[in-house]
Amino acid sequence: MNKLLTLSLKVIFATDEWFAPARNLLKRDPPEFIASAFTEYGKWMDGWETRRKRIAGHDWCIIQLGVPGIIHGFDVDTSFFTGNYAPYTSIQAACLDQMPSFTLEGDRTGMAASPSQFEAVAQLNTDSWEELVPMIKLNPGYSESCHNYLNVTYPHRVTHIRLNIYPDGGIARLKVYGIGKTDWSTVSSQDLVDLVALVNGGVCVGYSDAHFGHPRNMIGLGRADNMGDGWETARRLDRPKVLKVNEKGILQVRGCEWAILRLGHPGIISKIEVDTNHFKENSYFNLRNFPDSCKIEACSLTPDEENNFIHNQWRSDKPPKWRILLSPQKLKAHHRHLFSGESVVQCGPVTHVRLVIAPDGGVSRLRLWGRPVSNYLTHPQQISKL
Ligand SMILES: NC(=O)NC(NC(N)=O)C(=O)[O-]
Repeated sequence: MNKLLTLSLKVIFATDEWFAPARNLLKRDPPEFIASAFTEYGKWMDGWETRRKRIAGHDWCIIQLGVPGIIHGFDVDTSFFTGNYAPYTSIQAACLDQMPSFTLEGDRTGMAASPSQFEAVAQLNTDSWEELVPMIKLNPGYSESCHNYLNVTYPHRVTHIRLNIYPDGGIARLKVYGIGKTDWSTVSSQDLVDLVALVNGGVCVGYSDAHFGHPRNMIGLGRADNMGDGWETARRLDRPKVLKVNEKGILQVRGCEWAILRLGHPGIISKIEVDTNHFKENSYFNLRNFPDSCKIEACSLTPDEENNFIHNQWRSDKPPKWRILLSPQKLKAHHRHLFSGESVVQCGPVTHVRLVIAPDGGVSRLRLWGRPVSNYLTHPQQISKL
């Protein structure tokens, strides 16, 4: 499942950020504890932590999702909050057409929301907040109990969530799991769209190796921030001791790594981008962190077929009928490779692609531009769009 949270989410309001600001909830790095770190307000904590409440009410914050979509679950991570963790939480969600015009900026340690900020946040249409998670008890942030995983069944598009803690306390990270959702009725069948983008509902449904970075990162927003924001495999142990290349300069190896992605909408792909941004080389030592070559295959699968393949980890006797979309291409370090025209084989409408890299290494982004095709194979998440 894709993480919506990791994509430039914003905290737009928090009732109190005295000990530690709510924006820490969104950090990509795992939480830390530094025993000797203190701020002028108390113990430095890597999360959101409010004051001990001595008045009625509870603390809450509003978070804007970077990618609007359908939420499948949360991880409320209380790591390192032990005597000061939030004992209860509930989570609400809304699809706000009008984005709020205010955001809390800067370091807000030692701050509480001002009356004017409370007034501004009250303008958000509170009728549209639906309860996704009723008030539940949280576990404290000891390593064996810190992840509070919560499943959600809510089939509507969400743009904002409201995280409530009762009555106060701290949470280290909040992860929101789900699938991006676009309103396909607004997209013309003549428009070229990135059919695999997370924001358009693309999902990684299988892979051979995700040692350093998950392949779902490849369909994230914008260009990758760093190597950690891409797909990176471990070095294959069957790397040949003596290297041979073919006439196109492509390394001749048997081993490869692969990632399978379901498009957000079935479509005809005509333009491809494979970005090896941040995966570099040192030609003096002949060290390379990007794959030597890549190819892309495509196929059409029904939801049942996809489920069976996922169940068998794509290792069935009868594999999908993959067709070549992009023949093997030599790749360069830290480079945006664009393929269009005759380089992209016309496969007709497809629902899934498989990126194969040889022998191993990293790719930061994969973009597949094409025209959406309606009335074709649909997946449950896509039915309402067609
Ligand atoms: N040692 C603490 O963590 N004290 C307090 N919290 C911070 N961050 O200082 C608290 O109990 O709420």
